[in-house]
Amino acid sequence: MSELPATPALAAALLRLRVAVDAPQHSGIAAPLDYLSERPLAPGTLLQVPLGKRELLAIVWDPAQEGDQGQVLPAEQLRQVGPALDALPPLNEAWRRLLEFAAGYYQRSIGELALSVLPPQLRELDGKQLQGRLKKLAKLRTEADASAIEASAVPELSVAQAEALQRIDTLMQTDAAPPPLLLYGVTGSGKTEVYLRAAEHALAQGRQVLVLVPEINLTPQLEARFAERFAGRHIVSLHSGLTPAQRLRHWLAAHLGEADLVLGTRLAVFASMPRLGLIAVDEEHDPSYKQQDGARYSARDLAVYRARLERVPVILGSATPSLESWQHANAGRYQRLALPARIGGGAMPRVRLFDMNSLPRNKGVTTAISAPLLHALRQRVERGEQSLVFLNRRGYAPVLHCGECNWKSDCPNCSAWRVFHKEDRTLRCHHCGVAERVPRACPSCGNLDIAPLGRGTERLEEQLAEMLQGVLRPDGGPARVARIDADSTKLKGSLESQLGAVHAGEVDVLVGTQMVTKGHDFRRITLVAAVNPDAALFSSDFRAPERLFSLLMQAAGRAGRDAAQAAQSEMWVQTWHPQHALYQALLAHDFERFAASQLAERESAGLPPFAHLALLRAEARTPEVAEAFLKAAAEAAAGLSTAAQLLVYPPVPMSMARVANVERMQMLLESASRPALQALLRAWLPELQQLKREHRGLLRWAIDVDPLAI
Ligand SMILES: Nc1ncnc2c1ncn2[C@@H]1O[C@H](COP(=O)(O)OP(=O)(O)OP(=O)(O)O)[C@@H](O)[C@H]1O
Ligand SMILES: [Zn+2]
Repeated sequence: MSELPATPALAAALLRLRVAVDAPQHSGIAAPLDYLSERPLAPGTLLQVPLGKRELLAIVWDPAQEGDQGQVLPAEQLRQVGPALDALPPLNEAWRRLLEFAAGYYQRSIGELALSVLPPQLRELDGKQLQGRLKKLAKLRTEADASAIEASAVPELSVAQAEALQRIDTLMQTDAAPPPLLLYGVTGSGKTEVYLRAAEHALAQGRQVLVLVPEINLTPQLEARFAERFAGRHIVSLHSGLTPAQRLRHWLAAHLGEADLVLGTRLAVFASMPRLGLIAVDEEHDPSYKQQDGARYSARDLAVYRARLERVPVILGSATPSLESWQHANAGRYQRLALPARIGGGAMPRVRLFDMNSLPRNKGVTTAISAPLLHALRQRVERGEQSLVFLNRRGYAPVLHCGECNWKSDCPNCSAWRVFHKEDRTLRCHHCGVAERVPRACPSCGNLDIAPLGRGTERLEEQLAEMLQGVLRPDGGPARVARIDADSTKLKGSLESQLGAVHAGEVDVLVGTQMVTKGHDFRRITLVAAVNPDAALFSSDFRAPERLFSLLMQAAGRAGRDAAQAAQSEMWVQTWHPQHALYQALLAHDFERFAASQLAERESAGLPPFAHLALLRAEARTPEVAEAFLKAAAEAAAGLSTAAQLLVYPPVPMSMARVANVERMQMLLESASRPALQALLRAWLPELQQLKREHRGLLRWAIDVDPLAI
């Protein structure tokens, strides 16, 4: 039935449908394809269609508009659609416009992007199976209603919170598309409470609410908070940690309009929500909102686009907004709502910069934890308070080294060291995953005395436990040191239980990576220490200072969240550059000063948000092949009429030049005009597809629009 229709007469009698199919970018199929159908199907309907030799899940798209390019094939050359999954309501107009925009903006095919953001299990179900799932869902729902928990008490809003909510309410009433709201509130100022209240109002109006968080590990916590507040409401999460069955179930609940609240990570920005009334993006500055492969979309930016499209308010919350959003607010395009103080009037932790240059220069003095910091940690333990020691590097040591022949544990496949993990005695590459047992002797000269160089969280945990030996808590027990990072939380549920132990006060000193510095509402921490954050100061990436500053402000925000203890809370930074402007701004908790100075630098250097960037990345077995492709691409760009307002930089190796034996190069495009850059990319894409065919040996190429790291 999905064959070519037998005769032209028969073909002419059938309806022509445009269908978005999951064709990869390099196939050159960017727009939906024409198919024939015996009956009309509404745009947004899921269905099966033949493509090549396969039958694929696809989506009925809108009829072609005037001015759409693409050749129109005669009906007798078209194939017929397969069965439709019409137990499911079609994906609505707003959803299709969002996908269309995202695909265009990030230079992907519509079908590829649209199908990639739907739950994978949908592809495996036929109409009957889908009906089964829907029935099961209805049954689950009645059961859930019966087990509703009691709603928690609602705190009285602070003056600033009430003002913010007032503004959001006003915008919720308006018919025009409201401007995006930048909720700029220091850590612990009650931003989440504002999302909760705004959500409550949207729900009361019969709308659905979408809340985005940067990290999976923050979803359970937020889910619990929302579940407590909105007992009896249907709340679902959407993130990559769900099983395929869960993901389908949650997605269906959102799509059918049954879930009132959808909480999720970046992919949730594409959740189909027919009654959407409000979007909140928590920690809007966080880099994990940017997808790093496939369609490299920014969920934060798409949330803003989606809100405008659906004329609903979007709240972007942060203590350290992205410079993009900050600049939008400065220019009046976003409305800024400020929560300048912590709830309960608690002070921000006092920042102490420890000058590492003041350490005695003799051998044996450890740079891990300086004596004054150790003293401060000890005091906390003795008073029964908690500390958080933050180091953004997991493993025991970043490299193993032989003092005789200078061998280092490099990765055979990548331009990176293999990290020494002591717990399981392996050398592991964090880029390609290659792992082997730690050698007993130097593989190069046989020296038995090979030693770890530098420090990761595993080693820091060990050193802290040693240093705090004999230090007693008020109840007489010994100091308890624990670690939370990607290694300690590999098992399902282990993160929850480890965080639970911290919240329950069963840990005195917590060592962790940035995983623990974000979002958590720790109530007993009074000291946060960053032991080695300097590296980012001298990165070639222009966004590194912005990232470091927000990371440190976030980390500082974990201390003194209980107003009763805020006065004695501290943030320690061990640094070799205490005079650096970034640390001086941190000292004063002065995001605004930091943002102003960074924006001034960006403006004079012609960098975002004052210019718009795109990267063309190329991967090949040799750097020469990658470079040749990029150079040809640059020439092709120069030949396009749209290239006028554009700067194309020479190709350079990526900062990690080789990963898993693949050489990676990139080329930066810059323009003062976003539309000019977009126009160029659109015209360039077919040329790149052509060039790929000419450059044998090129493995992959990709365009990254608004790249985060360069
Ligand atoms: N109006 C209020 N009255 C009393 N307590 C409040 C109020 N608003 C928030 N809180 C409490 O204050 C604490 C901090 O609030 P919240 O977590 O919302 O802050 P936040 O700004 O989101 O913090 P962060 O940016 O650090 O994640 C929470 O324990 C919250 O329950
Ligand atoms: Zn490797």
